[in-house]
Amino acid sequence: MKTYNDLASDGGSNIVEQVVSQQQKLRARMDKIKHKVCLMSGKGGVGKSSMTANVAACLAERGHKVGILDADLNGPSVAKLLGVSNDTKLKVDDDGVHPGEGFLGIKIMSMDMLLPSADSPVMWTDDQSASAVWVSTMESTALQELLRDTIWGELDYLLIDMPPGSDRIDNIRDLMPELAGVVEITIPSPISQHIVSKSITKNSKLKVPVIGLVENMATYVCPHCNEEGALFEGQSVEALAKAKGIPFLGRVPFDSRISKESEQRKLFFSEHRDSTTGKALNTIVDGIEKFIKSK
Ligand SMILES: Nc1ncnc2c1ncn2[C@@H]1O[C@H](COP(=O)(O)OP(=O)(O)OP(=O)(O)O)[C@@H](O)[C@H]1O
Repeated sequence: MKTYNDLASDGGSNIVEQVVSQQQKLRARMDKIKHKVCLMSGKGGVGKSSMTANVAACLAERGHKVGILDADLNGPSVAKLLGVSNDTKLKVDDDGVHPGEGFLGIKIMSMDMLLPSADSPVMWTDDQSASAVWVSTMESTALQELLRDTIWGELDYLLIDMPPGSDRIDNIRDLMPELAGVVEITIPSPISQHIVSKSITKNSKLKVPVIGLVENMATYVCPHCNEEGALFEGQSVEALAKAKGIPFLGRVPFDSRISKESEQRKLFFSEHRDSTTGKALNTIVDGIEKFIKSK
């Protein structure tokens, strides 16, 4: 049984020391990574993971050491895009867990790699009555562990593929106050622009730098007549960037090869860097690097 003195302190578990040591470990890991960049939107399905994987490929081809943290804990997909499957054997040692290594040596850590099988969902508990607050706390803890316990090593860039919604950015910013900034992604549809607009406003309020706005699935090139046309109705995304006072990083057309080749576990950018879409991705990475160099 605990004595009064145990209870008055921390019960003998050295909780304070444990927390301090975990914070120091996280800091030591993060200090070896030069630039941390989140790719986010607020809206789901607009191409965050596809953009993260292809921006990573472009940065790696430019000679940078790149890692990706899949912060989409409940719908992880970016590891698969990089060719790191769920059955990859993770190497664990006293210092932590070694990340998976995808195309072009891109390091990746994702919940997907920790699930028992490829079709296992992420279930935080079997308890049906678990509160949303409890689940959210579990998610924050998991995010911290993925960052802290992964042996990232020295990296030039850590890209963070954010989940839909704007709530996790608070978490990320607390874990890495030195975050270089966020790249916001939207498709041209009015509803997507409406949501991304809120995400940009939130980031400004939190004083999280916004590197710029990307318009994904901007146009569609007809494979038959080669004519380029709008895919969605809506106000120009460039105008939204201007209204928000943030840089417009560029527009990526709808290109069916992006999803086709992802499924075949090849990275689109490396296969098609000279295509219209490949060049558009290059322009976006130019914008990201310009922002980083200006800091
Ligand atoms: N420019 C594009 N052209 C064609 N298909 C695209 C393009 N961008 C993304 N896609 C496809 O759209 C689908 C959604 O993309 P993706 O998974 O990258 O979005 P997401 O924003 O990460 O989604 P979520 O966060 O909701 O999981 C995927 O099938 C992807 O291959």
